[in-house]
Amino acid sequence: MGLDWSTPSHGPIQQDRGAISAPVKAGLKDSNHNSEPLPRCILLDIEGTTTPITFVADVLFPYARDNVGKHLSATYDTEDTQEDIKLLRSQVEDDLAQGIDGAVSIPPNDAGKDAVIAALVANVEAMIRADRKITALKQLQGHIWRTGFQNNELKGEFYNDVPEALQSWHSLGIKIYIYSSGSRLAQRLIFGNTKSGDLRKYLSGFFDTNVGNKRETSSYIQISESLGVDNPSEILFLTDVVQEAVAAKAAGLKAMISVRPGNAPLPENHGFKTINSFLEI
Ligand SMILES: CSCCC(=O)C(=O)COP(=O)(O)O
Ligand SMILES: [Mg+2]
Repeated sequence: MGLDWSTPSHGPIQQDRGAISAPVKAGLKDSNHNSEPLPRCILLDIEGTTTPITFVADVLFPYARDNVGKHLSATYDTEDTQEDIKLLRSQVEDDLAQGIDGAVSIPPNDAGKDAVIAALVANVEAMIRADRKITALKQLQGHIWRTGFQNNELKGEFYNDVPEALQSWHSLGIKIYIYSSGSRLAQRLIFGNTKSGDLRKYLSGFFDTNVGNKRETSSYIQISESLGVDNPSEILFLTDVVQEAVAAKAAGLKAMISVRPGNAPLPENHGFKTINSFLEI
């Protein structure tokens, strides 16, 4: 299967391709096998793309929910946790102003640690239940998961084709980046601790909601500017969410939809190429 490019590649991509001498692995096709060029960069979503939704929904989120109180209590005075609390306070103020379901007011610090933590836990539980992709929640979750990965209670889960594809793309000189709602810390933890070892060696960078929401075109413009490509079409974005693909396409990126077991059904006529495995690229 070839990539569905509509724009020609530019100099740096051709130079990368020219440097390839090893046999093409993992189903990847270079310009000798396929009239369409390989991308210069591949930008990957995590949940539903590299990693089963069930791992996030049934392992990571419950771990964060079950440990939030304990984590906040044990780390209350640390810089990370005080920063997390500041972000959560600000998010909850906005949520209360907008009447978001489950938001409860957080008392001031002089009400005491226990009262503050109880309100934080109630808010965080509601945010996790609603699967909100907000920086305040994602940053805290990353800090909670860090303990789980350090204790070997958590291990990153990936579809079988992912390590092989990452290795092949990397060996072809394609730069691989991650863009997930999960924090950059969480991304590094997941890719750094897998049954296939540390996959971070194949990755060139990580982006999270600090560049913006994944359904906003401006986020992809910011990412392509950060990557320094001549043309955003040199970046291929893989995701399971059509609205994310639409936003990336509007920023000039190429986009394909990852179809994995357990993903949400896709709307009809979404117009994007779909893949069931990274080895199809
Ligand atoms: C960094 S792994 C944790 C995933 C997560 O928290 C999440 O919300 C998944 O979002 P994605 O953008 O990867 O679909
Ligand atoms: Mg996803």
